[in-house]
Amino acid sequence: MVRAIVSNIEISLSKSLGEHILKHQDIALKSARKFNLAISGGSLINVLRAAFIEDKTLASKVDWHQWNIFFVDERIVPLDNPDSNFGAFKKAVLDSLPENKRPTVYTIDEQLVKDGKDSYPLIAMEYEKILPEKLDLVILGCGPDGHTCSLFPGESHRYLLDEKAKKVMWCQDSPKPPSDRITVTLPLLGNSNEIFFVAEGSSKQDIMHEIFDKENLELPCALVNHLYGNKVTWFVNDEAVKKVEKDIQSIN
Ligand SMILES: O=C1O[C@H](COP(=O)(O)O)[C@@H](O)[C@H](O)[C@H]1O
Repeated sequence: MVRAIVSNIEISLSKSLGEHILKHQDIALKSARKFNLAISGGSLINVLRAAFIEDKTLASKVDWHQWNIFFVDERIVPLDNPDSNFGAFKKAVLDSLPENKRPTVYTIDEQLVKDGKDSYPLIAMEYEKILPEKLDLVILGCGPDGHTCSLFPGESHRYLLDEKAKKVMWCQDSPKPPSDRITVTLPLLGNSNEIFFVAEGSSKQDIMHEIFDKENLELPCALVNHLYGNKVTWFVNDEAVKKVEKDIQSIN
């Protein structure tokens, strides 16, 4: 059963997400030297900035040195391209940290990006090789169409959801630009210790109704709930869940 934490005027989503990430940081660092975390791009990046750069109390508790950060998906573009998830994270978070206090961040191989389309499957294979055996935490977004990572709904992208062995794949002809991406797959999510979803704002209202009330398993987000619900927590705000008929608090 998934859990949901609904933020409101009193407790912001970034605060509650930040506190829960720190809890998992502390758990991981009790038994290991590194906290292995994978993050999404999109709106999540600004939530992370609000939590760990702008909120000074939370920021003071982050052991950046011990964080290994991976991406659950990345657009196949140069890292300084405005569409790059790494580029967005660098601009919003990394550039605000002193150089001696930065996490280790694992990017796609930029040289392979320059080599063109024939290299795209290799970008995915190489990224899979640098992933740890198990991630402590993955933080996912939820697109208004129900996609998460670069796992999109619809027949043309079914091959990504059907994958049973590879942990990272090339996503071609993405319905949302840019068209070429890499994405982690369901086996990777299933093997992670904990999964957080973050969804905020009115653009997510219809899809939240589809996911929580209709439990439409054609939607990758709903499928993740269905398959791995016991380790899934949703961080949402009031606005995003306005059309959800279920008492979302009671699924805690
Ligand atoms: O394209 C992407 O979109 C999703 C959702 O983004 P959001 O801005 O609607 O939160 C994101 O999780 C993913 O990493 C990104 O590449």
